[in-house]
Amino acid sequence: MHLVTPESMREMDRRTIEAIGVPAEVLMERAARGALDVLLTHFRPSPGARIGVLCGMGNNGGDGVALATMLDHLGYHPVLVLMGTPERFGPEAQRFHKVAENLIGDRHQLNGLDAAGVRHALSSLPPCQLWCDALLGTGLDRPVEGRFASAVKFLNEQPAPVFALDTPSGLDGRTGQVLGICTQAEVTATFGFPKIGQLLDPARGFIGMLCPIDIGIPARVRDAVGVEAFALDADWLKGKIPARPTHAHKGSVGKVALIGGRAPTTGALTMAARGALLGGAGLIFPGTDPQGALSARTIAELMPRPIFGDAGELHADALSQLLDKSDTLVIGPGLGTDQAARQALRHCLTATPRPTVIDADALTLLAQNRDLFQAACDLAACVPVVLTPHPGELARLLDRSVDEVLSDTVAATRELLARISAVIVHKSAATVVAASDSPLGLNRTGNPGMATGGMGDVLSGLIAASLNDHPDNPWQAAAIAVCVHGLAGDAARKKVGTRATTPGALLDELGGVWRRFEA
Ligand SMILES: NC(=O)C1=CN([C@@H]2O[C@H](COP(=O)(O)OP(=O)(O)OC[C@H]3O[C@@H](n4cnc5c(N)ncnc54)[C@H](O)[C@@H]3O)[C@@H](O)[C@H]2O)[C@H](O)CC1
Ligand SMILES: [K+]
Repeated sequence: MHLVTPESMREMDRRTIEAIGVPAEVLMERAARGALDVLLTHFRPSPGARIGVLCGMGNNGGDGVALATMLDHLGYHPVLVLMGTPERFGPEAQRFHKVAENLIGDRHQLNGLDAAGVRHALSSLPPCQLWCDALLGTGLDRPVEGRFASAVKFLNEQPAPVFALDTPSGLDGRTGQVLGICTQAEVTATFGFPKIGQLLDPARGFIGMLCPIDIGIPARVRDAVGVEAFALDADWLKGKIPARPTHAHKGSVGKVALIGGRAPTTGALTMAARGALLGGAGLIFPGTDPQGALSARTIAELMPRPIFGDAGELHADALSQLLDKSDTLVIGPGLGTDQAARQALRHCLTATPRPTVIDADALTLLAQNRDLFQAACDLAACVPVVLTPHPGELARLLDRSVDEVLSDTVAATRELLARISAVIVHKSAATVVAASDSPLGLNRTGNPGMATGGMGDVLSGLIAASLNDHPDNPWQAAAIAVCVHGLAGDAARKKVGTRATTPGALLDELGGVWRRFEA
């Protein structure tokens, strides 16, 4: 699924009309017809049902007017409400409104009314079985206040469900933030391509089911304007898991070293190592302290090496030997942030370069130590490096507040990308995967059951294994791992429920996910 910013969508719309010659009202009609199909399939209104259509005065409102005429044609009872006078519509919307004037008796105009007046007028209407929100679309350019806020509140207070045209009114399609107030939709029919923000939070909570409508934007227009992102989901994953060569052996499919797991957070590294193991790596060497090694030994396939002593000190020679054995490195889960941890990270970043996943405590150390961050930048200049921050870690790396990071997750991810030429996996309920030479990946797999400690550790191991499978495309390696991780989480939730979706339950489902997608 291609994803775009509202600006790009508007540009594609403009070029389709001006350069290709598709009349604007044809696009509007396709949008409305697509929305009609979604409405009928999803809501199954009863014959003759009253269906409210609340329209702003831009083209989103025009889509609403066109939809109302189609509902009338099918024998339903549209209740068409305009926020202003039809003269304020653009030419296409005016044309559909002329038709509506001749067909639809139940028409209302709220021009000249303040917020209280809008509320009173809407509350006086007899109840509808369904409300269509055609107030504001991609033209949203300021917070929703006053009379529009009143209209949004009215929709949100109705017992009837809300069907959003293009987007719930009030959502910023670029960032996914609510500007002022926003309608709570059960279903959203989005026109052209889904907007990036629609896959992010908090937008996802307002959109309900997202149904993209093909309005006939030609591929050449799409490619000339450019899509900014892809949704990472089962469709995207198809065909991307390569077959393993018949002559594969344990030394040829990835030797992964993992550094961390020091007492008392020994389990973190074992989780990461299990991720690497079930991600398909051939040999797995956790480098840890004596207690961490005990934890790792609970999994027979792992080969832990003590690289820290009983007093927590780093044994640099042991670390060097471990690195020499490995193709790929994960550093951070359960590493700690003390002096020995710093030494270990510096050692790893300045040793012979190998693809490296930097996670958890190692990210905190990068944020605290300018020289270590510089070493990571130098490493990233010669081999694939993947950074996997959650919003708190990203905030530390950018020296910003977590709220600032959350207010525009994509921009924050890109800000880090401008400082280090790595793959950034910004982990959240809607994980963003970014690299400077690739589009964004926005993950659509996974579920709230995955809000459990250890999930991120499993992911870092999976990414390391995936880097061995896709050595020339680290963005794709990381995106595949993120997508597979979420699919396994979804399979786990199906089996054990949301609350029991532990990292262990997720790991148990990885096999099923690979079986579905492996070539
Ligand atoms: N994607 C496509 O190719 C197509 C999209 N269509 C629909 O058109 C809208 C975008 O239309 P546009 O006229 O540009 O914008 P809006 O309808 O969203 O609204 C513009 C209108 O609203 C005012 N406004 C902006 N913010 C606010 C606010 N917070 N409060 C009040 N008023 C606000 C602004 O000043 C303008 O006057 C797109 O979403 C699709 O639904 C086409 O129909 C088909 C092709
Ligand atoms: K809308």
